Amino acid sequence: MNKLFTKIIEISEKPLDVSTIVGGKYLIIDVLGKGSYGFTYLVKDQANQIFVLKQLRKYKQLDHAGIAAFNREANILKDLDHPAFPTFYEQFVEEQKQFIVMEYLNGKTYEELIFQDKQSFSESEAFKELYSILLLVKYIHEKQFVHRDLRIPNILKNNQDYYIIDFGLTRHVLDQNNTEKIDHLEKKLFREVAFKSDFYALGHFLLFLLYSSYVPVSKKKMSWEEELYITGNARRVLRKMLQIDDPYYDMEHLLKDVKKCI
Ligand SMILES: Nc1ncnc2c1ncn2[C@@H]1O[C@H](COP(=O)(O)OP(=O)(O)OP(=O)(O)O)[C@@H](O)[C@H]1O
Repeated sequence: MNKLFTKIIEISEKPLDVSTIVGGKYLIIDVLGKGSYGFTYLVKDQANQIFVLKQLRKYKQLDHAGIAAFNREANILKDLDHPAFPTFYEQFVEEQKQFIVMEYLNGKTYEELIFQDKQSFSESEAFKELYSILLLVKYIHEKQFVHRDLRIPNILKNNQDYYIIDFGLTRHVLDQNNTEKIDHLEKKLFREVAFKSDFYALGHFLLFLLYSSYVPVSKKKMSWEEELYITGNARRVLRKMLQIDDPYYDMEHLLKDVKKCI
C-alpha cells in the first residue's frame, strides 16, 4: 500500500468523542490512550459497569497484518485466565471499525507511580516489586507466551495487587509467523519471541525503580553501573537480565536470584 496514503489516514484519524455510544451499549467516558495500533477508551454500560474498549486504527485495518494482530490480542486475552490480566468480554465490528471489550483493572501504572506520585523504591523494595511481577510473568510463560512489551506504562499496581496489560505484541513461542526478516529486527530491539526478551524488558523496569531513589551527584552522563549505588548481587542480576552477561533462560533461576536481593 502507498506509504504516504497510509500516513495521511494515520494522522487524520481521531479517536471517537466522549459520550459516543458504541456497540449499542458502551458509553465512552474517557480516552485512555492513542497508540500506533489503536485507541483505548474507558466506557460504561447501562448497568454502570466500567470496561476498557480498544479500537483498531483505520490504517492498521487496511492491511491484513493489523487485523490479524488485533484478533491475536483478543485470543490471547481469552487464553489467559488469571485476575492479574484483563478478562476478555467481547469483540465486534461497527461501522467498519473493529472493537475489543475487556475488563478494566483498577490500579496505577508504574509510570504514574514514579513520575506523578514521585514514589521511590529502595533496592530491596524494587526487587520485591520485581519478584511479584515475575510470578505473573511466570504464568504467561507457562502458557507459552512472551509478552514483549513489559514497560512501566503496562504494569499496574493497587495496594498489593499487580496487573499486566497490553498484550498487543504478545506472541506464542512457537508462532510460525515469525519470519526471519522480522526476527532480525526484533533481535536488535531485544524483542525476539523468547522468554529472555521479557527478562530484558523487566531489567529496564527494575532500572526505573532503582533510579526512583537516585540522587544525582554529578552532571556527567554515566552508565547505570557507574551511577547507581547497588549491591554486587543486584548488579549481577541486572547484567544478566539486560543480556550484558550470559542471559537468564529460565524463570526459576531468575526468581531464585531475585529473592536473594530482597
Ligand atoms: N485493561 C485495562 N485496565 C486498566 N487500564 C487500562 C487497561 N488497558 C489500558 N489501560 C490504560 O490505558 C492506557 C493505554 O492503553 P494501551 O497501553 O492499551 O494503549 P496505548 O498506550 O495507547 O498503546 P501502545 O502502548 O500500544 O502504544 C494504559 O497505559 C493504561 O493506563
